[in-house]
Amino acid sequence: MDEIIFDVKNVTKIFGETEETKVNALKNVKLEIHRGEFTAFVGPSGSGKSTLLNVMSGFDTPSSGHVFLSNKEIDKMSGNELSNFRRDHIGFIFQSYNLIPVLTVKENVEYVMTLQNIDKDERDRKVSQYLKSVGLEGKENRYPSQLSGGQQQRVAVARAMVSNPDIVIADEPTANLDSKTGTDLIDMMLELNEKFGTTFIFSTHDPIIMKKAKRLITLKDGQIVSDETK
Ligand SMILES: Nc1ncnc2c1ncn2[C@@H]1O[C@H](COP(=O)(O)OP(=O)(O)OP(=O)(O)O)[C@@H](O)[C@H]1O
Repeated sequence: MDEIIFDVKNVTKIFGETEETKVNALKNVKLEIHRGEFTAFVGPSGSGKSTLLNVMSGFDTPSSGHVFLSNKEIDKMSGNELSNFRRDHIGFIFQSYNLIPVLTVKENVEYVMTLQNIDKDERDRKVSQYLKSVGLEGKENRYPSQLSGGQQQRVAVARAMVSNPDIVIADEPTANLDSKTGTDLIDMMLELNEKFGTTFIFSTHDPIIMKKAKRLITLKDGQIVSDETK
């Protein structure tokens, strides 16, 4: 557990140009995420969870401070360098699944590996391995619209993990699922965390994820107010 995946150093994020519109969304946030963690960011709406994830994944730049991902300072990167680095190091899971509707399950999972110029045999091997891991063997040729919400989110988990990223970031992954489906999904991610050592960060309001997370980081008004490892 000693390798640092994310090192967030004194990050502040201010939105708005004028005094009236100014929002101090993150205030001097310091945080380390280590390989193998299963961490949830929690806190009230507007507390800064999404802003922190956006800054950590390079979708937004900090107003001050620095973000290191796998020892590389991402707040200094831009353009293709940043998008290639993000593609190779982070897997994303979104609330609304965000699968590509015109691609089959297999093609959705394979897509990032295609961009990474991984050869076909290796792609086929990894797609089978990960679809099996998420319990979707035999559904390779279906389209997202032919799957339930829970199954679509399992495809998204396989897609996020297939190229072996340093970290998987999941923003409200259970928000559109009923509680049984959500619980099964989180249990499956816990198993994958244990089996493959994949590092996960969640942003959530879901009590199921809060209960199952191994580390709970609470934000309030742009600050980390508690950091509990269970
Ligand atoms: N692009 C933006 N421009 C201006 N203010 C913003 C912007 N994005 C976020 N904010 C503000 O920053 C603060 C933190 O918002 P953020 O979306 O990070 O909260 P959150 O904890 O993720 O909330 P939720 O749980 O509702 O998703 C809020 O006051 C929000 O209004």
